[in-house]
Amino acid sequence: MNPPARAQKESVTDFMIRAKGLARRFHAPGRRSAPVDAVAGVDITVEPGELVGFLGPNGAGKTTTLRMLTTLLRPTAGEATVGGCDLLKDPRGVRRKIGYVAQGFGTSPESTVAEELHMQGRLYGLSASATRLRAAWLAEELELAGLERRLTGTLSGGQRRRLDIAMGLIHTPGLLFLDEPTTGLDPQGRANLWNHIRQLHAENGMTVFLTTHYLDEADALCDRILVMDHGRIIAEGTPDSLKAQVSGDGVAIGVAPCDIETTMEIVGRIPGAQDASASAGLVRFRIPRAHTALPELLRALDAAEVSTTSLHVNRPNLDDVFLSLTGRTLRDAEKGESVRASDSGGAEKREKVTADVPA
Ligand SMILES: Nc1ncnc2c1ncn2[C@@H]1O[C@H](COP(=O)(O)OP(=O)(O)OP(=O)(O)O)[C@@H](O)[C@H]1O
Repeated sequence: MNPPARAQKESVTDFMIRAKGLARRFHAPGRRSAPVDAVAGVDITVEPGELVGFLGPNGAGKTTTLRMLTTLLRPTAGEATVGGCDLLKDPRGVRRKIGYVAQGFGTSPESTVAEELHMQGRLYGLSASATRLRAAWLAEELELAGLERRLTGTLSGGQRRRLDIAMGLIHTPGLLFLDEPTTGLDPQGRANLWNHIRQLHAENGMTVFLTTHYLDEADALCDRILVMDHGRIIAEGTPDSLKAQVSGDGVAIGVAPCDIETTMEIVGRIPGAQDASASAGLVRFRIPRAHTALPELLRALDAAEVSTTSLHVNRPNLDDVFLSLTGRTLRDAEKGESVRASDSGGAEKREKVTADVPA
């Protein structure tokens, strides 16, 4: 085997997703609007069996990346293989290998659960009996058993999300894409869906690639996280390794307004304390191993006759990671969300990937 052929074979078999320089520029309608680089050249590798989260604020480029990787949107630059198939040369092959659950609900409210699953199975070329078997297994797995005759419009939000996932899995793909799977669900519905995703991943060894702007979701669910902002991947790693990049624990001390200045001075003298700031009667700073540094600080505050009204210590979370990488919190980033320059009328909210959809 010659070296180039071997290199190609390795890249195809070792990775579920391998993207290089993937980019998408939108030319928004309107004579004066500048083009939008929704995805500005990203490299992504995902190995079989990983559960990877794509985390970023609204407008970061997560959905656009997902739509490219699922063949729904043509990249303006870059290349990728997904499920071992070339995204541009073999989009049909990609579609056979993947399941895709878009944002919003992908079902018709007038159809029953059984009809939706049946139609999806047939679209993927499964025989009627194979579809029935698979649908029954998925209904069991995703807590939909007993709901087969219900109109999908009468299902709860969580049930409809689980039906969307069942439809994405009807053809037994090795790779499942989920776009913001728990948006719109209440806390109980979210926790329930997380359990189902974990279970499908653990029991079937399925590779899962999901987008989210919920920090807790990425933290609780994902083996590895890619952090995206302004169309670029700005960090990647396990939740723990990302948090370890943030130097120190966060401390917030409540003091009377007249003591803020003294407290800031004392904090400034504590070795290792950094990023000190004061607002709303709280002095905040970061410090490595807060539990060993705090007794000294409290003694110093006591000696200066500063009485503390509250004390909170937080281990770094993914929002601290985002803050340290971008200088703003994820929530602030979402407030500054850019407006979609051209809206496709919500059509993509109901889009599906099936083996026979034209490229
Ligand atoms: N069809 C389009 N035409 C023009 N601009 C677009 C189009 N689709 C997306 N964009 C822009 O591309 C950028 C990335 O959008 P995208 O939907 O990929 O972000 P996202 O991270 O998925 O956000 P969200 O979490 O809100 O879904 C945004 O600035 C958006 O306005």
